[in-house]
Amino acid sequence: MQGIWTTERIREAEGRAFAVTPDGELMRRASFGLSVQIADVLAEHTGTVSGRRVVLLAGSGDNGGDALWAGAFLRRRGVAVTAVLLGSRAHEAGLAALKRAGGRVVSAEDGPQWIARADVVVDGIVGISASGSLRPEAARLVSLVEAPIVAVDLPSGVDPDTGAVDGPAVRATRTVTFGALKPVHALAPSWCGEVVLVDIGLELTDPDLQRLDVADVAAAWPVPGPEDDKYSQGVVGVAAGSATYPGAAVLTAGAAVRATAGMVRYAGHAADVVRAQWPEVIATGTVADAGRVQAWAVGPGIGIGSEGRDVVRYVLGQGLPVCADADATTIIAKSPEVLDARDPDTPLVLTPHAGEYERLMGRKPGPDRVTAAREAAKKYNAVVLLKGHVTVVAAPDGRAAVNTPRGAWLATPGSGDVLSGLLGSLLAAGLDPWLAAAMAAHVHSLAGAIAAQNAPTSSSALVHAIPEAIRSIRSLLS
Ligand SMILES: NC(=O)C1=CN([C@@H]2O[C@H](COP(=O)(O)OP(=O)(O)OC[C@H]3O[C@@H](n4cnc5c(N)ncnc54)[C@H](OP(=O)(O)O)[C@@H]3O)[C@@H](O)[C@H]2O)[C@@H](O)CC1
Ligand SMILES: [K+]
Repeated sequence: MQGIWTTERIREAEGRAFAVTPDGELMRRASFGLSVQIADVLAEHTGTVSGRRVVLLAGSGDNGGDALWAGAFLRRRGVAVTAVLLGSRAHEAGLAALKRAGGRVVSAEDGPQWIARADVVVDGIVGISASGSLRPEAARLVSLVEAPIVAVDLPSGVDPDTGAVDGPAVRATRTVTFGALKPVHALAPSWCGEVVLVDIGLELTDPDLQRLDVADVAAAWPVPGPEDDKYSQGVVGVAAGSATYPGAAVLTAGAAVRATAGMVRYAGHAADVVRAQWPEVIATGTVADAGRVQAWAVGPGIGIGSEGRDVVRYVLGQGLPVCADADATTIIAKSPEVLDARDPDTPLVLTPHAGEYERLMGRKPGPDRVTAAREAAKKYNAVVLLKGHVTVVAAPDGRAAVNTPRGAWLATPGSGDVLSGLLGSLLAAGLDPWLAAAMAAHVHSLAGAIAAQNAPTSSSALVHAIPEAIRSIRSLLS
């Protein structure tokens, strides 16, 4: 797992590190690492380092200090460095070092002409002490940049703890961060570009947020052993779709078939269509006739009328893990009494998008999506997978994971149905529901990238890409 820490926790760790390292040492480590990355971006985009032109946008704090010191290091490699000073003051030691190394220093007013000729621009405007979007002077200069931007610690204008952007902000090619990943790096991938972490010796434990590594997913993915049969690996029940809309049933059941080797049972009005598409599925008309399962995936396309409500109430009353998605989420929001059927100790996973979240919570998720997911998890005593470009998975005990996607092709109709089939099958295999949800999100986005190959895709293609996604993840283990 990759750990991610809030800026408050980073500051505490920096405070501890400051106390035991010589003055200026942390910034030296940070800015040296930064200079290596700037040189790398220069080489990548121009083929050389020496003789190239770098412009530093330097704000008034230590973020600007990092940029100025990195500029001094780059001078030693023959780079022409110009610092454009923003704000009322500049980091004194950094400014002196850059000047000593032969760097040029100009005012914001003179910035545009230097920015126009830059090979790389460095965003040292603001770091973890940022609040709000870029101020007008910085915003104007940033809007002129055509060269690749290397952001120092984080792209300025993006909220460090939520990744929210509500005005002008820097869109970086690469973000070089120090000590530990901060929420912005996982929550605002399209603003950060490639994220590089430079170790400066901070000691941090108990991350505030986590992101699954491929290795975590590979290690935890259920694999049949020699003693296993079709029952022992977990039988998943799928209650989805309707006679008019059988697609949701086919996609949800199909994802469950493709995700694990266990058996899949289907219950609902689309039994014939499901059987025709997936002959291995045992399909019946009602949840009561479905037979024994170890978990339920309920909701996609079942409708929000009284019949759907009865289905949701029935599966919640079975004492089994449930993934409640789509219409099941709306039913729970509108008729919370269906939850009375649930034994509070049995796992429940809710998978709302922003609109369903609003129905469940009576308000929009807002810019702080991690807190939003945690609050819903507490309220419903359930794991909440909040869908969005970046998916957040929160558990009632406060654990939170983020899944940073690969591209945006997954925003296609039926994609959520596939996720709920995946998730249901992992619940049936007995996985911890928070881990199951985070793993399902991970495999879902990887399957999306495989299906899309940089072009539009469909949810059917997504289902068929699941084994390839699992194979590529598991190939790490061999
Ligand atoms: N501590 C360490 O160990 C290490 C820290 N390191 C580095 O220090 C960075 C944190 O530095 P920091 O705390 O000095 O503040 P920083 O983020 O530069 O902001 C400065 C000032 O900018 C202002 N400002 C606020 N919002 C703004 C906006 N939207 N647009 C424009 N300006 C805005 C606001 O001042 P104001 O103008 O409001 O008075 C604020 O006080 C960290 O990200 C990392 O790069 C590394 O060297 C490793 C070691
Ligand atoms: K920055």
